[in-house]
Amino acid sequence: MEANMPKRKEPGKSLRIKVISMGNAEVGKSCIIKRYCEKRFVSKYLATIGIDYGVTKVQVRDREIKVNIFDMAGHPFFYEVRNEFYKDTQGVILVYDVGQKDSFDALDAWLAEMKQELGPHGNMDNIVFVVCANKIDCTKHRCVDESEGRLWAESKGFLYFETSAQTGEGINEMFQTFYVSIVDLCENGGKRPTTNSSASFTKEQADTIRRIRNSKDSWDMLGVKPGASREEVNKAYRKLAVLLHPDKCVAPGSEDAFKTVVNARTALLKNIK
Ligand SMILES: Nc1nc2c(ncn2[C@@H]2O[C@H](COP(=O)(O)OP(=O)(O)OP(=O)(O)O)[C@@H](O)[C@H]2O)c(=O)[nH]1
Repeated sequence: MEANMPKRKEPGKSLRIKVISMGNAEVGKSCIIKRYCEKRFVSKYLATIGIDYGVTKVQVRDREIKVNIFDMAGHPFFYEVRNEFYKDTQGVILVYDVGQKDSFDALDAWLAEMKQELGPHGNMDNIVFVVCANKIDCTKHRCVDESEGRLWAESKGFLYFETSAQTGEGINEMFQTFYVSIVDLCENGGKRPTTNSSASFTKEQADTIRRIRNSKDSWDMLGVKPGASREEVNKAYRKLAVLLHPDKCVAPGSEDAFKTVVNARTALLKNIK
């Protein structure tokens, strides 16, 4: 049995699990937990100092689950305090603010910090991760759209939820699915159940969608050099069309990426003799 698995008990008996929150400062980690546990929202920002700890009980199917929640401070200053708490975790709530691109871009660094602290024998495959795209109520400031967040999460086999700690949207669904997945994982001997979505698109498709999204012009979108011939443009287009056609690709954002590629090809061919 893996090191960070809680002791397996008979089905129906109680289970004790540890979950942690991760993500940049001010993305709403504490508020998400408060919204779920205390059904309230605190609008004033009170930075978490190091770690906040709480215990709650939830029911999953016929099991009573005792959840130890460690809410970690996002500020880099608290790294030394945080690094003690990564071990023996069964679930991670990974949060970013949809209005702060930096907090989305930082998700990889959060995973890297956890990996480093777990050490060479640490295994992150037996931990359930849920990504919360938080503050969706702030629609005016949104700069990370759903397909971008979902693509990042699902290509790693993580759960993804759009949440607002302010309105409560998505919070209960997120926690329920999260706890069920952790119990499934514990009952499955520590193997993370594969989500349908993570199994249904490839890394190449996910990377291509991200590349197209970050392209600076039509040449770049098709992955050809500026000044490429009609033949080269058409060849690149055909390859991308096979990879991203909505009938074949269900990765989040594939439909938009496909349309972008069609438009890029049309624009380029207009100007190539
Ligand atoms: N509009 C809106 N504001 C939110 C939401 N969630 C949190 N906030 C606000 O964002 C600020 C930061 O929230 P916290 O929950 O303290 O953030 P945190 O990620 O725990 O921050 P650290 O403890 O510093 O790591 C507070 O002013 C909250 O009121 C949300 O869903 N919508």
